[in-house]
Amino acid sequence: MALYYDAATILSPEKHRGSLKSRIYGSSTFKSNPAQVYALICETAKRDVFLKEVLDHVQLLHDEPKLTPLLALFLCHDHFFAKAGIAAPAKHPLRQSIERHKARLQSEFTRARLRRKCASIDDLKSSLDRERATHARPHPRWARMNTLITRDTESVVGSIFGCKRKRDLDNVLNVDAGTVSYCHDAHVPNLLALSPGTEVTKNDVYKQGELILQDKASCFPAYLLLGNESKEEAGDIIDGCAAPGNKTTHLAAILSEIGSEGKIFACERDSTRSKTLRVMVEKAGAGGVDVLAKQDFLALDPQDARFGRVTHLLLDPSCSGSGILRREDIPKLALPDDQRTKSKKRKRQEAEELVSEDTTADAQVDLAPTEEEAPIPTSEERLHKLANLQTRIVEHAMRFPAAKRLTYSTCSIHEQENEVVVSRLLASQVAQTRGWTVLPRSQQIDGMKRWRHRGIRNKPDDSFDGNKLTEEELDACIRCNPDDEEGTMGFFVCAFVRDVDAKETSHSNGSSDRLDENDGGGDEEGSWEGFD
Ligand SMILES: C[S@@+](CC[C@H](N)C(=O)[O-])C[C@H]1O[C@@H](n2cnc3c(N)ncnc32)[C@H](O)[C@@H]1O
Repeated sequence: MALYYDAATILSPEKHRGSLKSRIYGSSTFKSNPAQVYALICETAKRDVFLKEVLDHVQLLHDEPKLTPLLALFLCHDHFFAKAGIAAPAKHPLRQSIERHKARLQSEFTRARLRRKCASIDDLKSSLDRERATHARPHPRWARMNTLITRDTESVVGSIFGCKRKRDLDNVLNVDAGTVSYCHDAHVPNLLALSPGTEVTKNDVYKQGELILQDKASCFPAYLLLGNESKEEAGDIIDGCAAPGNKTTHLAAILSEIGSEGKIFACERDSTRSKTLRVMVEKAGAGGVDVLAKQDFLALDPQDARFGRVTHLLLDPSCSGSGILRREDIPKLALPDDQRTKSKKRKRQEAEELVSEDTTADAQVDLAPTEEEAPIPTSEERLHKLANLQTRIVEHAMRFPAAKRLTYSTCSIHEQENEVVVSRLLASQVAQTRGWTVLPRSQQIDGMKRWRHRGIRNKPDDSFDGNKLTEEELDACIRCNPDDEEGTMGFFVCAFVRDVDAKETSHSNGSSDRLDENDGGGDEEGSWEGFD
């Protein structure tokens, strides 16, 4: 029955991005009624944990090899909760795959209901609604005022959105549903927190590039890199992994605010994303940006005369994306366990179902470019390969002759891609020879100094890949957690600095430079380099 297949397709991250409604109503290939698909997904999301419990007890997937976990969840939802039951003819194989197990399903359903002390189906529905409400933490919509185009924040937000200014984030998050309000962020200048779900992309201020949708965490790198640099200190800048360009345009705005005439080289390897980068740079009015399209940063020659004045670099390479928030309206369903023998293709399909989500809460992909793709569960081996690539990219940045400050960032929550990479970088030959160290918290721009969440150490520091950072170095690292009261995505950033006047040493400990040749640069790594 098309309804169930269409609903499952909608939650696949492979071809579809954007809000739930835009995915459904924007699809030309669906056979079913969009309103029904939308209702099925939303209603199933309210009861997924309960339905998974029932399906796992019955072990339905074991007996029904043709059902995927998602299909089983949708069908079971309608079997129990839809007035007319499963929307398919009585003889349809999908409907039969559930109704064959009617008696067992019913008895597990009743047990699960009684475990929740619900006397009736209506009681059960209310109880599941309450359960869901306690788990959902609202996230603001973060929007950066693009000072390249406008500096009049109050008039843009006040008059165009017609919304009320609040004292702080708590006040913005706790307004009545449907009321739009905003506050200025306490850490990053020109950043606004708008009430969850505020529609921005249809507004002229967004269309004209005055307002850029960008998670608060994603504003940290450019601010940390340039926020407390003077016009004299900032020369040219390289953004090594730039598309779609949120951080590039932020860099351009800060450069212009400090009165620098330095130029920005925005380097992007992927051809489609290079086009997006160009569009974003133009829309943001970032005139001083030179887009290096389809350019691998690792292939840039640091000795090239073009880069002789590059003093600052921002490195935001591909990562596991484990800190990416789901869009609030794209549900991540709790799926029934599937213990069947899995073919490679099937494993992949299920991995996709597991992560059937879009990217950051502020990523209205149909209109606004996203920084990252949806995350996929990442094995230790994958993380290791990503960390190798991330390390190589920053090591390459450390080789630019006039470079004196750089930032390394990821939207990952894994220590292996974050503190461990910083630790490896500090131990690398290029860092030691050229005198790169981390920028201590005490020397960071005020907003970053005040940010409470700093580097962590969970992994043993005596392992090959250990996190060997000192307490001071950990304190120099900045973390954002996806599930706390700050309302950001999961993120990590660390700034490195070097004294350009100090003499280079010939020190060599042969650490990660050697390691990368053998371990990080192989073919396999090229086949999967994480999320962008
Ligand atoms: C996390 S995204 C960057 C997001 C971007 N900084 C922003 O704020 O909008 C990583 C980007 O780096 C690009 N990339 C990865 N490795 C690269 C390399 N070696 N050279 C150039 N670009 C690279 C990817 O194609 C992807 O577009």
